Amino acid sequence: MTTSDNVVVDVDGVRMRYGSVDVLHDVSFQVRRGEVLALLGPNGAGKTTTIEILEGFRTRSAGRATVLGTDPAQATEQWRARVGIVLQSWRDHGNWRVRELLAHLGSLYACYSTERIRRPRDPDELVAVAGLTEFADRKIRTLSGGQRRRLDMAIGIVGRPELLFLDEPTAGLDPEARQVFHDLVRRLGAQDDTTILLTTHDLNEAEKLADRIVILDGGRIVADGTARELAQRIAGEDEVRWIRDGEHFVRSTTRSTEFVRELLGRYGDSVTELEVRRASLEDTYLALVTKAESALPGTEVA
Ligand SMILES: Nc1ncnc2c1ncn2[C@@H]1O[C@H](COP(=O)(O)OP(=O)(O)OP(=O)(O)O)[C@@H](O)[C@H]1O
Repeated sequence: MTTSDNVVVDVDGVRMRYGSVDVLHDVSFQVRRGEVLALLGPNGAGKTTTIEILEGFRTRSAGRATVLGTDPAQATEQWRARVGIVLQSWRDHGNWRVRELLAHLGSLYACYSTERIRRPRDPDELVAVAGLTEFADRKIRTLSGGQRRRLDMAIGIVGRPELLFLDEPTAGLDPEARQVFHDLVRRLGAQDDTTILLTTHDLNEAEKLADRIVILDGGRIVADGTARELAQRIAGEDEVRWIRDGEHFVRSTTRSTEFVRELLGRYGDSVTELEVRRASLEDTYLALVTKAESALPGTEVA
């Protein structure tokens, strides 16, 4: 398999204009097979617009986009069957029962089954992985918001998609449902080689799940890399905290390993507690977004 076979999403110089306003400027990035990519950015940054262009729901104003080898603006039913989309809260079919709806929607994918990818998923297996077993026979209109979100996820993967789009998938989920969702995303990536593109405002979630992170701000990509690479890019300072002879100390440093070595060499036994806190994705994100915003025209400090 060549490198280009491994590129599932290829975005090059995409621009989106509403009226006379550009909300995406020259956006370029790639997502490789089996990769989980998190798209981060403040409100209005252009995350949903980007995802909807790639889903084939919006037509870009300029630039090139290829998804699973096809321009999403010219998507066919065959292409749609290979893509999973998790929509925000399924509202239709309120009188249907959970397993019954999954079996019905799954049956629509049967004709797209291939030797390599068996479609659809078994509804019982699906209710189990989505944490819905105890609700399998419940009518959809009786589900809580969080239970509906799990159903949305199950609907998104019923056709065993090669590429899955998740737009703020855990908004409104309780910690347990969030955990079920995180386990599911990891399993999809690891076992099924599913490529996943997700947006989130939860930086812990992005750090936990994503192989790579792309940060959008004001319609421009301001960072693209692993969480560790992004942290290194801003040369974040680590924070070292320690207690010596009952007194608390804090120091910020970019050379925490050398600092700790010297500290212990000098004070040895009298240091009773020691903690090194690396720059988190949240620190990195805020630094990058603040930097990008201060560079925008009209925001220079005189
Ligand atoms: N149909 C539209 N017509 C005009 N402007 C639009 C339209 N849809 C989105 N926009 C604008 O495009 C920009 C990007 O919106 P988008 O929904 O992609 O942001 P987002 O990063 O997903 O934000 P959020 O985190 O708030 O969901 C915003 O300024 C928004 O107001």
